[in-house]
Amino acid sequence: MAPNRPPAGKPTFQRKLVKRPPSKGMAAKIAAKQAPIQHPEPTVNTDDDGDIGMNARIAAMSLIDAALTKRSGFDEAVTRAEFLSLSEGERAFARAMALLVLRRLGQLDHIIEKKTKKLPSAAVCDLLRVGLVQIGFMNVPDFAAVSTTVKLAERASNTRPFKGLINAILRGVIREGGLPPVIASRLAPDWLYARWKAAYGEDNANGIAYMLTEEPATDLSFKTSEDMAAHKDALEGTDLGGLTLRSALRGDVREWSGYDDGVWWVQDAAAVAAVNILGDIKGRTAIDLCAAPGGKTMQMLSRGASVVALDRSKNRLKRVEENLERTKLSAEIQMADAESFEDNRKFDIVLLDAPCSATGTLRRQPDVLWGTKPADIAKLADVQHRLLDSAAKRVKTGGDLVYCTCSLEREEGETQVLAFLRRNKDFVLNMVSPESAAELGIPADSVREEGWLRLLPHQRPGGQDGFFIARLSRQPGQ
Ligand SMILES: C[S@@+](CC[C@H](N)C(=O)[O-])C[C@H]1O[C@@H](n2cnc3c(N)ncnc32)[C@H](O)[C@@H]1O
Repeated sequence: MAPNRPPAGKPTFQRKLVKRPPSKGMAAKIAAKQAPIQHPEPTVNTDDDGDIGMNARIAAMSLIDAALTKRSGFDEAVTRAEFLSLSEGERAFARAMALLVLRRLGQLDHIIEKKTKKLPSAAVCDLLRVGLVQIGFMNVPDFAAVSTTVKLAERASNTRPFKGLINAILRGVIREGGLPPVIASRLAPDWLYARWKAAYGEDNANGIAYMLTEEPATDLSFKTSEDMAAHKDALEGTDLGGLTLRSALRGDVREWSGYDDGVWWVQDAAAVAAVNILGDIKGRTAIDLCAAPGGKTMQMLSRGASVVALDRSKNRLKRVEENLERTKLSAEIQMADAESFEDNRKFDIVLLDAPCSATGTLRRQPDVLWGTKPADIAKLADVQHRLLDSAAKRVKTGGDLVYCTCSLEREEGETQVLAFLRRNKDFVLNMVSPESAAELGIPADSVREEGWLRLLPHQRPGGQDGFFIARLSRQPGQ
């Protein structure tokens, strides 16, 4: 096989435009997982006579390390000077390779474990992971996957003694016809998979775990149905109900039809339900207590509510301002801590999209699963408890408190709401009926008999973010 050489000149990285086939049940899904993902295209040097592909691979390994070391480690690592000094093509390649490894980490480590009996050092594991991911899921010739990995092993004293082992393992996998079939329970960290199984049963835990391997499509929220109809074809969109369109396009959203005109913003199909379940909100007053980057604020504004958009992060509030400017919407912006914000106003709608473990975003942020530790969930649950009590004080009699998190963990969803209702007797759960959910395009499985929404990532064909959403209403006369 000839190496995948880039054209002469500056190496580039290009994503293919891929249209996602419709999901046809779990069996087809499992089979599909074995197919190589048509991304990333390694147009950065993949042969072994240059340093460009090497630099990108080394960078990929440090991104993987950062992601495994702590929460947000991946996001921090991509802003480091060392990473930013790489060429655009190298950065794109490294990022894509690292994300692919993180999507498949459980599967890759399972193979490494079986081949070595005991997981080798982190440095050797990282090399094997990038070697295996190229063999299984990237359009890199097998020989280049092996030779570049062995060459990388030669570079450092702590991996040099293992280059024979690395060579043997990678060649062994190639001889056996590639990576063995994926096992759902091995895809996610053991402790998280065990929690999902306990909370939602084995089938759902498997369904969630498989979503890790899916690269998500981009969902767009529109200001109006007219705008949505006008841009649907250019965006290669599928109507998901309400004002949400799923685009089959890939690449930079700023280049897509309607972006400059500000008629849509990126917002996952599950996230929109937090505002949609409120029905007609025209003329109501609202405060969005954790507003940035502003998806739900823009939704409420475009439906005719007046909104205070509050967030404690200055940088993230800048994104709210940019988004509002682009979409030509306007809100009162407040930089403050939602818990201690001194403001006596009461609102018809208080939206608390609380900081959380974000395990529901596993499709777009596979690093989050590996960087999160059990103690993080307990810590975040404590914050959510305090934010909920503070949010309750801002709700008018007869008004609504919407509590949501993009977490799959019950402590950040169901448990919070049950405890809140015990502490706050003047609030009741305003149930989402299966009929109204169907009208809003919310998958039937995501509507729980308790009256809240527990949206699991695999419950929508093509996936959705995992979310918990509850509408709590303050009763009149209390
Ligand atoms: C899940 S994001 C919100 C997403 C947003 N609602 C949307 O739909 O685009 C959580 C936000 O909460 C903010 N945050 C975290 N703790 C906060 C606090 N104590 N007070 C105010 N904002 C906070 C973070 O800065 C972050 O922007």
